[in-house]
Amino acid sequence: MTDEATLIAALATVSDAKGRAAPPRFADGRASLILDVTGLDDVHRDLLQADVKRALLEVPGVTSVRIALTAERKGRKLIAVASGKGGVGKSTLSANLAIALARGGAKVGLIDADIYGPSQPRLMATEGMRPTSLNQKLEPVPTRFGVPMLSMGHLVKPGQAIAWRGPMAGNALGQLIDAEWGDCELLIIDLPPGTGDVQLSMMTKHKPVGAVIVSTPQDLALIDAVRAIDLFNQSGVPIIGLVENMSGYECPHCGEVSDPFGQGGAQAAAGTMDVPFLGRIPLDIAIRTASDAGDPPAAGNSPQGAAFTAIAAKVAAWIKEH
Ligand SMILES: Nc1ncnc2c1ncn2[C@@H]1O[C@H](COP(=O)(O)OP(=O)(O)OP(=O)(O)O)[C@@H](O)[C@H]1O
Repeated sequence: MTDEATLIAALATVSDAKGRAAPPRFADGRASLILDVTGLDDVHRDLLQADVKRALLEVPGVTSVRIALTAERKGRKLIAVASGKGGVGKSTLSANLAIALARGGAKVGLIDADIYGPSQPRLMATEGMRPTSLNQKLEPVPTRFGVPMLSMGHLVKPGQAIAWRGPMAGNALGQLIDAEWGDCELLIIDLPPGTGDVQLSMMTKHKPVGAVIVSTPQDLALIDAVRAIDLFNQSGVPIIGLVENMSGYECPHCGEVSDPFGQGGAQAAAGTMDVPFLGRIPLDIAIRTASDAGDPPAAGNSPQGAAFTAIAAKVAAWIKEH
């Protein structure tokens, strides 16, 4: 006779089901159970489901199997990386921050929401790749840094000007955020510079848990950074902190450090505005060449990478507390 103990024994032969299957019920030839598929991608989920079904059907008396799938929807945290003006290194920081957080053990995805000038495909060496879609959702493109990503640059032809405004820009962001991110617990979002449509959509529809603001040390960049911080403040999004990029230039020949854009401006501004200062990244040709070559410094063990890793550690500590 078929009883639940026999079904549990059959289930025990499927090692991947351990800890995921609730004890099966049996009535009128039908075995039914709840299977927790949290964290599994579609392929593994289907395989597990098939294995469980096969094992239970082998039990004498079982003529059909009904499996109800559940998955804990983990609260996925969105972290915005923003700047007041363009060209200050926001994309460079986003890519390296995502990689450094992933190296620290987090499951991280990267979104290039800079729909007007997407640069993440180059930085993350995924140029020319196209995301597929599943159940009308985009599937992120894998990278060799263990950080899946999506960029508008994957959806439009290279060099094609993206002149979307208002709702279209907001919808594009929505598509990237609502993609099949699997078990990613963190999404780093590289926002376009300034305080435009995408930022607005981000605040109203996809509120991030916090924002990292990037600035160079010059006054002008800092004035714009203050504007960006204001926007987050008004929307109730906490500022994780301010990063000073292109801070101090070390001559690769003589080692002398000069400050083409000054130094310490962002730290002082952070103090004035009472936001945390996360650290500085030097102006270093090695950062530019590595980035252009799709080899972000945070993926290696260079001193340039260490600057990003230190900032990522502070961000990780902040996330842990929020
Ligand atoms: N610390 C640095 N040292 C040297 N070069 C850097 C540094 N940070 C960024 N760069 C270079 O500066 C340029 C602009 O950087 P990046 O694209 O990250 O800026 P951005 O703020 O995202 O710009 P945009 O607004 O165009 O998206 C890139 O060529 C990048 O490699």
